[in-house]
Amino acid sequence: MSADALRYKLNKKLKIGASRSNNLDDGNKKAQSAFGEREYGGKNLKLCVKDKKINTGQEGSQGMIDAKKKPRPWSSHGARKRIYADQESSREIVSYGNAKAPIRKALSRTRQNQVKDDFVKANHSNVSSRSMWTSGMLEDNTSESKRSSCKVKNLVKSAQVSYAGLSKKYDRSNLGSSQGLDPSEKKSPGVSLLNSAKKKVRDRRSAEEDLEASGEKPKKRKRVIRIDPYDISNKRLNDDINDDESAKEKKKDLEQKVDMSKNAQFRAIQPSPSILSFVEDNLLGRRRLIELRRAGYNTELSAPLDNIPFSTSTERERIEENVFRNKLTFFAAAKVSSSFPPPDLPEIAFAGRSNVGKSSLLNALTRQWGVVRTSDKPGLTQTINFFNLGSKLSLVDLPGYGFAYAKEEVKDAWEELVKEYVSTRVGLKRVCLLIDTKWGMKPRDHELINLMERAQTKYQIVLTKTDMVFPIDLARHAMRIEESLKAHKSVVQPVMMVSSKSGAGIRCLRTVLSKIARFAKL
Ligand SMILES: Nc1nc2c(ncn2[C@@H]2O[C@H](COP(=O)(O)OP(=O)(O)OP(=O)(O)O)[C@@H](O)[C@H]2O)c(=O)[nH]1
Ligand SMILES: [Mg+2]
Repeated sequence: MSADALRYKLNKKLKIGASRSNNLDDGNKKAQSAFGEREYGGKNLKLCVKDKKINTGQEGSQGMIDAKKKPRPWSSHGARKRIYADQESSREIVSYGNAKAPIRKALSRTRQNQVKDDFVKANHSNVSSRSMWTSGMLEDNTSESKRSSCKVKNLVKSAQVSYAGLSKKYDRSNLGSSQGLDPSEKKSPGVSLLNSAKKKVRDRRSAEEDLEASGEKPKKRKRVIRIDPYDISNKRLNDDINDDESAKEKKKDLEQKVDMSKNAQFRAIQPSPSILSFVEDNLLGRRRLIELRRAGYNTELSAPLDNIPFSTSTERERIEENVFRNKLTFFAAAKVSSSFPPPDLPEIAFAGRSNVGKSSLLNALTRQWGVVRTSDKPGLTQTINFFNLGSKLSLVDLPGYGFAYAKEEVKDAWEELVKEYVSTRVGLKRVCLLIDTKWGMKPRDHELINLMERAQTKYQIVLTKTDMVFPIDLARHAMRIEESLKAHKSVVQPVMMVSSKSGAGIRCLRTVLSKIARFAKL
């Protein structure tokens, strides 16, 4: 073939390439319109073909380079063949050598179809499209061929960019890609939220398990009720405080129940008629002043019930009571047994707990207020004090035991001294054991009683401060003590009841004790 013929053929082919590029442009437009909307995986996805951002078209250019390197295929009739990238594998060769108009149309259609296929392949295989034709034929030295090749290259680039952009867009939105994308981003936002919530629950459980494994129990949240402190209708300000208060109330209720049962037992006591008559005759117990006035007593006096006209008592009683009309004089105080005075006179001792009214009773009996000191404060009398009542009787004021404002060692010393005195004292004719009517007998009282029983010391129970309780209760107290001491041998009955304040029962006690003086005389 001559050179002119070859040049002619080349020019012709270049013209075909140019016209084909126009066709391709049309085909692209058609493809865009045809594939503007397409469904993928059941999801409506809009594929915008015009979107030309993102891809740099590296793969496309690589494809072009590859195509350059490869040897150009030739058709059977000697014309060079144009090979499409995706056709390379199948080796399907399309010849353009002697192409006519209908054939060219068919070719353009096939290219359009190829473009379609490339769209699909690019999106499904996630590989950048290689559906471009190799530009081997266009690499010619002529300027026309260069221009046309440039056109074709631009078209190819645009197609690559559009495919890459589409694929990338699709990858991001739906399918995701394996190229460095976060797996969580592949999923829908609803699923990711659910997973994050599940993860939080899992983390909390694992933390609790760790705490249990380490032995620390997870702290339970306390239910705290906050109430307006200025709202007086709401009493519960704090659960903890309320719990403490309820516990205290329950404890109080229990204690009250026990006390009530004790009270019930006490009220069940039936005093003997002798005790009841004794209480009534001497106006013992808590009495109203009007009651005392109606009985003929002068309530203006300090101890009205002791100021009874002599006419009301018998002659014998008057003689006996005269013993206590003698002058009361203090003559000895002892802190230890070695300092006890010699027993010249018969002695009557007054023992009992601190503040029970021992010193007050001595004053009431002798009507000589101020000789023996008294005090509201327990523990005033700290030594054994000896008083002479004339030349007929000796009265002894003992320190009290039990609670007192003094050191423990000192109190122990008093107690030991009292025990020694009541158990060893020669000339001791009677111990008046004073019991506070309000409190009754206490263990230390029983202790002293047992000691006196062992020492065979005569003792008599004297209930003091009887003006503090009701007459019936006083009778019950007396009855209970009498019952409890029935088996005792050294006890002297009856139980005496006095009030140093009102003077009730004082005269009777004088009568009982003056007999000792008389016997002592004998
Ligand atoms: N209401 C009333 N109070 C009394 C009676 N006897 C004594 N008191 C009061 O009881 C308090 C104690 O009296 P004291 O005579 O000092 O008692 P005590 O047993 O000698 O006390 P100590 O010396 O500490 O052991 C004083 O405040 C007296 O006024 C009484 O019969 N009735
Ligand atoms: Mg005293």
